[in-house]
Amino acid sequence: MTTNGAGTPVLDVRDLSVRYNEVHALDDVSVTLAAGRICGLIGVNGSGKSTLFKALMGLLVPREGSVELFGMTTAQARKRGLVAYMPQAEEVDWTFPVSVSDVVAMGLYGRLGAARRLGAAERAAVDDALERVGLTALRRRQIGQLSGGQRKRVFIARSIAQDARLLLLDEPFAGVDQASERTMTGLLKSLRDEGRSVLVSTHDLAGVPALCDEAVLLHRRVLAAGDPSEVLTHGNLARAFGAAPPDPAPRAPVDTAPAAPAAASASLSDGGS
Ligand SMILES: Nc1ncnc2c1ncn2[C@@H]1O[C@H](COP(=O)(O)OP(=O)(O)OP(=O)(O)O)[C@@H](O)[C@H]1O
Repeated sequence: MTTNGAGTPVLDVRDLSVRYNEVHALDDVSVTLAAGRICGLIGVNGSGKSTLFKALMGLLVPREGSVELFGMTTAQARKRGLVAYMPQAEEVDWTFPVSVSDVVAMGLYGRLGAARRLGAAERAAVDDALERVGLTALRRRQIGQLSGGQRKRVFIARSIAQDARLLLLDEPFAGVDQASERTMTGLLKSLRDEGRSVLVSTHDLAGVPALCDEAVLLHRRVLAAGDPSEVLTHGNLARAFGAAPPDPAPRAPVDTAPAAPAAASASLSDGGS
């Protein structure tokens, strides 16, 4: 939990609790993140990482606690295009009949009128974003026809086109080979160096020090937060990974009222903004 400097944190989560019926997915979670920082969100399966992302995006209504992004509500931050969200790959409908550049252009929908017609500036923003993630040659390809790493880069390109200041990335390295992981790590660091912030969940503990300025170890509660070298200690990792994960109860309808469409459809339809 660091703010690393003065000013309003880009992310300020306080005392957040989320339950799915009897399952306590998050208890009393507080996390802050300053501008220009990459924070790794680390925890075993079922420790609440995806739930935290969904609560940050307003896709779940917390039972208790608050979320502020850039000093405003999630809805206000999304309306301004300040935040972009990459859900886990299995939550996305990859058969959706859209091309790579269509998905990247979705990052601009918040700025366009109802007709969503791209002008020259928007087309240039899409081109630049595709170029930056190295997908220019694949721009006309249907998104299901991409490799795992390329799919992740489409979402990052969308957030670049959107000019999002906060990227929420749920397991961007899952199913990605080492070369692609290195490319994405470099890309995320260059976005960080432009003053953007990234909250990224990952199972790749070895990659955390190279990527992250700070880390949060989650196990329904925040077990440790701060500098990766202080968070990823033997003792903390034993507490997070040595203990059994929270009861993997069968997925049931949530009692936390969904405040927006499910992540899968939201992820492709609204550009996360
Ligand atoms: N829709 C749901 N209904 C009921 N329980 C749920 C639901 N979604 C998640 N859970 C439960 O909430 C807890 C946290 O799940 P969550 O998906 O947030 O964990 P995670 O850390 O993202 O896991 P993974 O690394 O496997 O993606 C788990 O116990 C999970 O079984």
